[in-house]
Order: sequence, then C-alpha cells, then structure tokens
Amino acid sequence: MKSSGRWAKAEAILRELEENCGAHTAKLRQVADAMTVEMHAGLASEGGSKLKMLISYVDNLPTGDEKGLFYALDLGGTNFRVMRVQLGGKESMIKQEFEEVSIPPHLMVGSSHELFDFIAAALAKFVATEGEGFHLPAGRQREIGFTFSFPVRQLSLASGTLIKWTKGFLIEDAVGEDVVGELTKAMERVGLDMRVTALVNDTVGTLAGGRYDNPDVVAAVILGTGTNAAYVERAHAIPKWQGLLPKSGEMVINMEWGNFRSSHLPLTEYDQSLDAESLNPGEQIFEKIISGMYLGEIVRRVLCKMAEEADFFGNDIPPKLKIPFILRTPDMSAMHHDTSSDLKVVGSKLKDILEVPNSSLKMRKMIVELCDIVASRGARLAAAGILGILKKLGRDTVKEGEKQKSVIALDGGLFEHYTKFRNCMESTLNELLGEVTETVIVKHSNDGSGIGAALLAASHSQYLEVEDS
Ligand SMILES: Nc1ncnc2c1ncn2[C@@H]1O[C@H](COP(=O)(O)OP(=O)(O)O)[C@@H](O)[C@H]1O
Ligand SMILES: O=P(O)(O)OC[C@H]1O[C@@H](O)[C@H](O)[C@@H](O)[C@@H]1O
Repeated sequence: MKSSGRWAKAEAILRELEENCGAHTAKLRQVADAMTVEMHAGLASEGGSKLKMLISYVDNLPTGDEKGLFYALDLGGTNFRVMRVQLGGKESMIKQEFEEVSIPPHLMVGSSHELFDFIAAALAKFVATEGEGFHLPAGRQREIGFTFSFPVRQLSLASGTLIKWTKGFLIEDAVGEDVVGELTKAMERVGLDMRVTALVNDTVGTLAGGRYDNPDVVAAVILGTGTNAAYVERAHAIPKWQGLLPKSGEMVINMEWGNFRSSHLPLTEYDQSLDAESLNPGEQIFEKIISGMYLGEIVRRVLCKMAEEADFFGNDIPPKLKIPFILRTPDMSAMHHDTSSDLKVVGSKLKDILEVPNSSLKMRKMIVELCDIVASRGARLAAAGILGILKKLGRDTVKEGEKQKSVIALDGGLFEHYTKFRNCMESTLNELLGEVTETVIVKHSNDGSGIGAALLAASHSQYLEVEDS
C-alpha cells in the first residue's frame, strides 16, 4: 500500500506539472500576440516594455564584399571564443581560426578588471599564433568585432554601456560602464594594440552572419545558456529613435526577449522558486523557462519535490539532489534522448550526478517524462516568440500570389545539441504558421555571431574611407 501510495503521489506531482506547463496552441497564440504588443511598446519609448528593444546601430548588414583580416571576440554565458577571419570578398572563401575557452566561474562574479584582463590575455595569446594565410597590411592596427551576450545600451556601433548582467554573471562594478572602454583598457594593460570597431549582441552578430549566407534572413534567435532574438526593423517603425533615419531604411533591433513577461506564460511553483533564488530575481522570466542554463535546474527542483513528498528515491533524500544547478541541461538532454530499453543512461546519470545507486525502470520512465514536459514547454514558447516576431513584420501571413521567404537564423548550444527540443520547436512553429509555414525557414547558423561580428567590424573598419578615396 505504502509503495502504491508513493507512486500515486509522484504521479500526481508529474500530472500537476504537465497541467501547469501546458502550452496548447491557443495559449501560444496569446503569447505570440503579447510578444508583438510588447515589441511595439518597447519601440515606442525607453522603458515602454519589459522588452528593451535595443537599437544596435547596425543599419547596414554586411554585403559579403568585405575584405581583410579581422578578429572577433565572443563573450557568451558559458564560453568565450576568440576568432580571426580572413575575408576575401564574395569571390573567395572565408578563412577562419578560433579557440574556445570556458569562462572560469569565479570570474563571472568577480570584478570587471579581472574579467576583462582574462579576455585580453586570451586574445593576446591567440594573436601571437597568427600564422600563414592571415595577413594585415603594414602599419595597420588589428580590428575586432566584439560580441557581448548581455544587454547593452549602444551609444554607437562601437560603444555601449552594460545595462545589467544576466545568466550566471553578476559583476557590479561593470554595470553602467562602456564595455568597449573596459576591454580597451585591459588590452592596453597587456600591451595589445588592437581596436574594437564593432560591438554587437550575439543575436545581432548571428543575424549579420546569417544574412552573409542568405539574403532572406530577417531575424536571429539564440537558444544557448540564455535566449534572445534580434530582427531587422523598418527605421520609420521606431518612434523612440531620435537619430537621423539610416539611408538603408532599416535598423537591427536587439529585443532582449529573455526579459519578456506575460500573464499568458505557463509558470509553475518551480519557476517561482528558481527565480526567487536566482542572481536576478524578477528578471529574465521568459529566459528562465526556455534556456539551457535553467531547464536542468527546473527538472532538479521537481525531483526534489518528488523526493520530499513521495519518497521517490526512498526514505532519504539524496543529498546531492539539493545542490542547485547540479543537474545540467546536457545531462537532462542525455536522459531525455535515452533510447535503451532499460534506460541505462538515466540510471547512470542518477548514479553519477545524484549518487542514487539503484533506480527502477518505473522511476527512470517518470524522469524521462519529466524531462519531456519541461523541454516541450520551453521549445513551444520559443516557437511562439518567433511567431510574435513574424507577426510584427507582417510575415505570419502571405498575400495572395505574393512570393515571400523569411529565414530565421538560429544558434546556441541548446538548439544545436538538444535534438528533441529543436524538433519540438520547429514542429510547433509549423503548427502555428499553417500553410504559411513553407515561406518560413529555420536555419542553423553555426557560430554566425563570430563571422557576423568580424563582418561588421570589417564594414566599419577605420581604414575603409582610405580605400574609398
Ligand atoms: N548536449 C547538450 N544538450 C542540451 N543542452 C546543451 C548541450 N550542450 C550544451 N548545451 C546548452 O548550451 C549552452 C551553451 O550554449 P553556447 O551557445 O554554446 O554558449 P553560450 O551560451 O556561452 O553562448 C549550455 O549552457 C547548455 O545549457
Ligand atoms: O549566447 P548566450 O550566452 O546563450 O546568450 C543569449 C542571450 O542571453 C541573455 O541572457 C542576454 O541578455 C542576451 O543578450 C543574450 O543574447
């Protein structure tokens, strides 16, 4: 009896979660409509919406004719990448080399000085390995496209102040500072004579990189440690824009959609407690129920409740289960994708990570179902967000007889590696778009932000006017 009571309670917790995570089509359409409304509000005035709708100052996406040697730095939520690209214009392939460095966790919560010194040192080391096939005309400074995956209020294409930290970062003395200024000072401290000619968010870099391959790219979405989106807006549709209207008539907007919030979002008690205990309570709610930093943590929190209230792991609660973020999304993904008949991957994850030596097949099946509920909600909400952008652009419908193609460039480790998440997102988008779906293409733009940042650095190089004259 006791055992069956246990199972019934565990089952009830799972059913309640499924109910509260429910994101059926009608709700997704409400979320998409709310996203569109917030996009308008964020473009109308500063602070007009939770969506910051940041002006990127990218009003001309690279043509692909850019030439020369450029560097790109990409500071993301988990990794830091240094890259060099030899652009040869359209007629010759891009040559590129890069190195990826994990960001030491202590630097995410240290000082601005320490973080930027770490970045400058890694860059100096990488520049020192510049070899065959990469060349810079004599007397020129090496130029950098700086991809910075956090909300920045741009003052120009090559400068901007940090609005706030997100994900796992919290470095108080950097908030409000110009991130290009911080990097430039750190480069001077290591004697590195380089110049940042473009500062872009990774979604803007991905959009630029995606457009390089495909002129129909209209938006970019990142599903990585965090999540965000950028898209090409018509300059006259930005009431808060005080500057001269760009002659291109276009402006790339960094939505910072991770901060989206709506009463239509299916939130649970686990989301509330995760948010309350996070580094940024009350912020980035959309991101906290979708992105890679958080999905595994949501699963952990549900398992904690099942352990406490249904003795899911027996009479004692595994001590490891109480450690926040011990269950990472890659581990959740591995369990979710377990195709073995005895779910041995689930068993080994429980043993290796939570030190649960034995688990029944019934337990393992419930855990796979738990992963599916949490991942599906995130995937379906990401699809709703994309629908919201398409609605804002009037591309969620196709006028009679009109040819239209809308490519969405996607990148980020969650999208790239979590197959079931990606498939669920793409099938949901198809379901939401109906017959319009054949005009919308989701394209994986692998490391688009690195190439994109280098291209933007090239198209705003200090040496451009010399060549023109
Ligand atoms: N195998 C995987 N399955 C699911 N998610 C993954 C996997 N590998 C990485 N991720 C997610 O991708 C994130 C890294 O995304 P990435 O775009 O590579 O870096 P960043 O977020 O630093 O830009 C990790 O935080 C993790 O949440
Ligand atoms: O590439 P990452 O680290 O997953 O970042 C994605 C997004 O993460 C969000 O937290 C940031 O506010 C965005 O600026 C960023 O684009």
